[in-house]
Amino acid sequence: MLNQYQHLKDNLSQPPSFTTLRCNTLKENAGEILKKVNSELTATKSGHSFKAALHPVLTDLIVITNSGPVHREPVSKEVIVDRLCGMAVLRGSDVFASGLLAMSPSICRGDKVSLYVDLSSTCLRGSLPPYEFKKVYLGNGTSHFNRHEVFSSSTTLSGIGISVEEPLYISPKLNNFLPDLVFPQNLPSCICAHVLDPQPGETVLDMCAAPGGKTCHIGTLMQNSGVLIALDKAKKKMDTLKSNLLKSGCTIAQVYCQDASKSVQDGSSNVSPGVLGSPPYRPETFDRILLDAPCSALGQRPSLSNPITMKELSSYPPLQRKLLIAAVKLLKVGGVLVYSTCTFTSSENEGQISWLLGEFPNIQLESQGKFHLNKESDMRSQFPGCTLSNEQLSLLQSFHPAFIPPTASCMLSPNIDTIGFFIAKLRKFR
Ligand SMILES: C[S@@+](CC[C@H](N)C(=O)[O-])C[C@H]1O[C@@H](n2cnc3c(N)ncnc32)[C@H](O)[C@@H]1O
Repeated sequence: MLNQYQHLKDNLSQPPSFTTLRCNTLKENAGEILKKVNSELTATKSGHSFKAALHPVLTDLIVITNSGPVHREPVSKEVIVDRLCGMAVLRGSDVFASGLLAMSPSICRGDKVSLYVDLSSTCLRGSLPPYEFKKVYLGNGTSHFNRHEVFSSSTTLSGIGISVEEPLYISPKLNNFLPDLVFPQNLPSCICAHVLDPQPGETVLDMCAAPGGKTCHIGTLMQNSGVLIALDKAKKKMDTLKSNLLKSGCTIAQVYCQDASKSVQDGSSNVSPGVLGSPPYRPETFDRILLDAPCSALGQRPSLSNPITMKELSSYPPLQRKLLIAAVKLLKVGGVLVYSTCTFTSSENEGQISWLLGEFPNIQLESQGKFHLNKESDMRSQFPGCTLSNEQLSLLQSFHPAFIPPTASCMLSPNIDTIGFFIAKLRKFR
């Protein structure tokens, strides 16, 4: 048990061994995009050679093999970044000026520096050593600014603050990397739209859409034909959602800032059928619905620490149930609902499906067909309270960090070495 926990912790703290890019097939076919990706990877003077190939099943997904960890020697000048920035650095990003939390007093433009992440989230912007908080080393890079420019400047600096030439994990830098042609997307996220299988001409709802990775993918698979409604409750995410849709060339999406659990019309509303503007919508409006639910996101990798509280953790299942109830109402008879999360708690995954099937006898699980890529964690031993049969469990696709084999013992597969994720495909029968 302790070994399994350690294994889970180790896997969570490391980035996946693969970078995955979804091709925008609205703009060009995947084979042509792969050629451009390969020549772009060769052109970058990183000194590393990367191997990019199309995924054999997800034919719009490019898989690039990363490497690491590499041993690096820290230098004396230190730069501190926050947790999210640290996660991005471990996945190959440079540090943007806005992400700089603290720098050693003597740092000048062009200096070699060592990067650290503040695990305690207590480092104040511009603070000086000695630091009391726990920090973790991320690699070395070059500063693009003098320290005083970063913290005493009256204007907010933009652009790269530290270019990371000596990262612990070697992966391609994706800042502004063929922005119209590829979208960096974790492999399980790319599976969602394929499992949903939206068809041109259909009426499709993405209930929790921002920042829009899956909405763009759905619009692409619909070949920009039909109706695609994208809802998200967070007002501050609307601009990113709209700009991602614009960049991808998806022209059919209608975006609304809306609590999706309140997107079903009640009996007294009187909107003519066929007119599909802003929410709420009549029951049984949509052919397909994606509910990529707000969740505890425990599957995100690399995760150096997790500040989630028990209160927050327990707030997700009730919210997910409200969204599931709305989804079932909005779905046409015969329609498909895909429920997904990027976490691995059974209360947000198998437990929710078990509850849903008990609550709505007209909903049934369905096979994910050739897109059921990860069978590693199928048939997990039943957990208390789960009423799903083994057959039902085998229809669920879970990507669980505890099931990633140790690197040394085997060739890792991009289908297994991913972020933690969960996908269920359901159909409404009456
Ligand atoms: C996992 S993220 C969605 C990611 C998105 N599907 C993508 O692929 O880019 C969950 C989203 O749910 C949104 N959200 C949370 N509660 C919501 C609600 N009641 N109604 C609609 N959206 C909600 C959050 O703002 C967040 O953007």
